[in-house]
Amino acid sequence: MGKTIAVLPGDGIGPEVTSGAVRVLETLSQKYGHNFSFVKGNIGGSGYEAEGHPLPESTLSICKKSDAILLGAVGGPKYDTLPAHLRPEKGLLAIRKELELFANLRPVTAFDALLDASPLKRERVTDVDFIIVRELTGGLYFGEPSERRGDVAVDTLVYSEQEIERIVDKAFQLAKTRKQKVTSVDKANVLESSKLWREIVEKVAQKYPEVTLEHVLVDAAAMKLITEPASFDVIVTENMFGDILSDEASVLTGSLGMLPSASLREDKLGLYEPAHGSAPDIAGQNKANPLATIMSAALLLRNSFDLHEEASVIERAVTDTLNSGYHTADLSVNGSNAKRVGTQEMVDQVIKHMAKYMPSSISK
Ligand SMILES: NC(=O)C1=CN([C@@H]2O[C@H](COP(=O)(O)OP(=O)(O)OC[C@H]3O[C@@H](n4cnc5c(N)ncnc54)[C@H](O)[C@@H]3O)[C@@H](O)[C@H]2O)C=CC1
Ligand SMILES: CC(C)CC(=O)C(=O)O
Ligand SMILES: [Mg+2]
Repeated sequence: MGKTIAVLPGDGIGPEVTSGAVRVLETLSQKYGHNFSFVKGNIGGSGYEAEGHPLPESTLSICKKSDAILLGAVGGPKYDTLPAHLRPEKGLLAIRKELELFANLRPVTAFDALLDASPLKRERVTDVDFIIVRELTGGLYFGEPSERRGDVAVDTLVYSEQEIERIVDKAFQLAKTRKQKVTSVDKANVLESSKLWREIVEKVAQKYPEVTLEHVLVDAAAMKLITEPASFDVIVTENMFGDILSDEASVLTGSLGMLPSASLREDKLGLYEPAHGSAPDIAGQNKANPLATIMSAALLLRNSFDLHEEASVIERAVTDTLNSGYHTADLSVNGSNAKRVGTQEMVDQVIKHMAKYMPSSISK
């Protein structure tokens, strides 16, 4: 199968983690006889430095011609003094909006080998397996006006019925294939946009009588993620709440470096990126955990290419790598087989463990 993957490394640890995921994808492409080609594009601060804009036209064009997009992360202190419209983060928001990637899926899954790496007691995280469905192209990050007025600053939170309905429907569809439970998170006791959100959730829920629905206010949801994380199945929420809650949820798995994500729209094109940022504090030091990006590559194979076997080769190899004691510095793993390694050694281990699940010669 000939497929083109746009690779947008971005800033900070972005190039380190995407190069690892590309090595994983190249290995699968060779072993299964797929013909993946990789086309690089600039985004974020490196987009600004190379082409004068955090989302250069050339990058958008590469992405539109590709079958899927793999992205690292953007941002860093050296770009803090740029004017607002040239900030790296604007490039990321712009690509999501331009490509209408409205559904951001962030699976949160406990790994046996990391149960003690979580700050919570192991019995509390053992059964954690939920997915955050975050609305990605509306809400506070996109509302206009967003500006300074003298000593006042304004941001605007807007949601239309149609924007809410399509993301909520996505969440119910997913719940049907999982544990049949949706938790809708809002702030309907205060925000008008959340009142509309709740009305639309109730309307969509009527189409899915087999799915149990609960509404939880966002502040209580933040608490319940810690006190009863295993009670969740599908959490659906608006853009900023999902952004914040997913970083919190990542800690249940042991580290922010463990949380992959898929940003999807109605057709097969998707953008796949770790949930974390550019981690300037560890950039360029071979310390970053590459697993969130490698697991994002698995989501790419599943969602954009329907390559479920190949995706599960990655997922099983990640589990085996962790079970063998290999971990990067962000994961506090103890025990007699614990081996702390750098980014590229971690990628090597995943590729090594993939070997036993792949055909030994080209099969297709
Ligand atoms: N999707 C994106 O591109 C995002 C970009 N950012 C940008 O990233 C920059 C840094 O933001 P922060 O608030 O520091 O968030 P961050 O997610 O980059 O880092 C938070 C903490 O987690 C650690 N960390 C993150 N990913 C890791 C990994 N793969 N392995 C090991 N440790 C990891 C970092 O070292 C840091 O201590 C900012 O410019 C921010 O705007 C932030 C979040 C998402
Ligand atoms: C530019 C930010 C909204 C990126 C971010 O924090 C995220 O998508 O998780
Ligand atoms: Mg975030």
